[in-house]
Amino acid sequence: MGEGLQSRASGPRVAAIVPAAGRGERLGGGTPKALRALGGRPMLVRSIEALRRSESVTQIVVAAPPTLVEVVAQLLGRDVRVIAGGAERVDSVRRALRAIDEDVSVVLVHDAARPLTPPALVDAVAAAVLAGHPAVIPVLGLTDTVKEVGPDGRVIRTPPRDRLRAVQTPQGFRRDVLTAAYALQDIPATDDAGLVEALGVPVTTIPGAQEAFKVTQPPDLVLAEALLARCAPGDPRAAADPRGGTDPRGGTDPRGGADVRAGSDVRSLG
Ligand SMILES: Nc1ccn([C@@H]2O[C@H](COP(=O)(O)OP(=O)(O)OP(=O)(O)O)[C@@H](O)[C@H]2O)c(=O)n1
Ligand SMILES: C[C@](O)(CO)[C@H](O)COP(=O)(O)O
Repeated sequence: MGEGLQSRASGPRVAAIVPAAGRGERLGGGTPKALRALGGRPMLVRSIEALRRSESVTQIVVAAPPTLVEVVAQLLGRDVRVIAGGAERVDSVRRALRAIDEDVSVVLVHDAARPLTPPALVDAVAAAVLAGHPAVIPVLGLTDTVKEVGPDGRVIRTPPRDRLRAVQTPQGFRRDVLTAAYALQDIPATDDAGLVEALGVPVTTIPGAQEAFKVTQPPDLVLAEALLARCAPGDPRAAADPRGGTDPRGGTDPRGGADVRAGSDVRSLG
């Protein structure tokens, strides 16, 4: 386990922005996706734990659903800054970027929806930026063939698969580069690196991790639950004890348990 965020004062400051304000419409279920339970703990709590257990992250800023800022702040504890997210993911990240400390030089952007991301991947991305790459993204090769398809449903072309990659988070950036990218307006991009590419800044890839997959649709949640169930007892990722939850610091976590819902008292969950 990494040391506490506050005590990592020496060396470069690395902030992690966690966009968590999405509705989770593709997953369904009513509760905002970041607060859906996975192995007895909210998905967002698991994603934050990966950042806390990394060696490199010194500050965490979460963009929460606007009506749940207080609930999420109580859930995550005082070492995490929680702000209201925006209508789209880019709006949430842009707002969070304004909330990071002045002395931060590297910014990671990490989806709340990737709860099983290994802390080592967080550190690998941060290390690559600190080594001098202005923008770094974790990627995996594809197993399916990908086609470009027109609005009429007809195939336009088949890009060579060996040059395609699926992109994960955390994505890491020099702070000035990400700030400049987010100052651009009306750039269609589905990830943060897409905005940086529009600036003309090179983006470097490093190997991603299978476990860092994004929980987007119902089968993803089933897979995540199954992977957690296979974690050895004592592994901080293990499914929470149904009596109250597994605290990665070794105690009982009253924040474990069911999905968090708007208006619920976080302290009573578990
Ligand atoms: N307005 C938004 C939309 C998304 N996100 C966050 O961006 C990440 C990736 O988004 P995605 O997986 O698409 O989540 P949702 O937007 O919740 O999913 P959906 O599109 O199915 O509603 C998630 O952690 C999500 O909470 C955000 O902070 N603010
Ligand atoms: C940022 C991202 O997770 C990289 O793969 C992805 O593009 C987010 O897309 P979503 O549609 O917001 O889930």
